[in-house]
Amino acid sequence: MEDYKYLFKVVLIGEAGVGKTCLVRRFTQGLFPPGQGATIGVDFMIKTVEINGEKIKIWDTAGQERFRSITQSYYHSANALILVYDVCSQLSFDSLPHWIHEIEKYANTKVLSYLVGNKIDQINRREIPEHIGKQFAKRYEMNFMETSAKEAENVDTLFLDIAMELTKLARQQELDTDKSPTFSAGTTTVVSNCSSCFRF
Ligand SMILES: Nc1nc2c(ncn2[C@@H]2O[C@H](COP(=O)(O)OP(=O)(O)OP(=O)(O)O)[C@@H](O)[C@H]2O)c(=O)[nH]1
Repeated sequence: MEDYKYLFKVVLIGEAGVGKTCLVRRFTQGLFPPGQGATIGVDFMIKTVEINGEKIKIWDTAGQERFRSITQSYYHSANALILVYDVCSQLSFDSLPHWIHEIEKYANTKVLSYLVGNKIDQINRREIPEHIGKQFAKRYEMNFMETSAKEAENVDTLFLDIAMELTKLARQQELDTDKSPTFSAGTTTVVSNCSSCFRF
């Protein structure tokens, strides 16, 4: 029998090449894959968050336009969405309103959303200052974090924070007996902390 209480579905979205797959590999396998190829459609990995014993099912979607119709169908069942941009790419940042529109159109209204600026290890190539990313996140009521999949900066923190937040929401929902459950059940509980996550 599976020893976990909740199964959380987390979906990563964002332009091609921003580092979605590398973030997932860093968290689930602890590695930075050399020469990571583009994701075709959707890829998924399951990770049990060791600290609290919860299970997170992570869906990595393709950023390329031609796969959009496939990836959109994964938004609805997501408990959390991670919208990723590349801090070295103004183009990826400028595409964020488009992705926000997609979230509003396809995701559950109760979805927990995070804006993540990745590749902060490339200090000399940075185009988007941290405060600009933070401002954008605030405007759209998203949680915000900057990461480096390459240097493993903030990657575990990001996913652990999501697990903690989703557990809080799931417990809250259990207390509210009028609502039908949005979270998959399985038997444990969660607690972790986030020191570098901004919440608005
Ligand atoms: N320097 C640096 N490079 C990164 C980082 N994360 C990813 N990359 C590089 O960025 C490129 C794209 O990474 P992917 O993880 O494939 O990007 P993706 O968003 O999954 O792309 P699609 O699957 O096409 O949507 C690869 O060459 C990675 O090595 C990072 O944190 N720092």
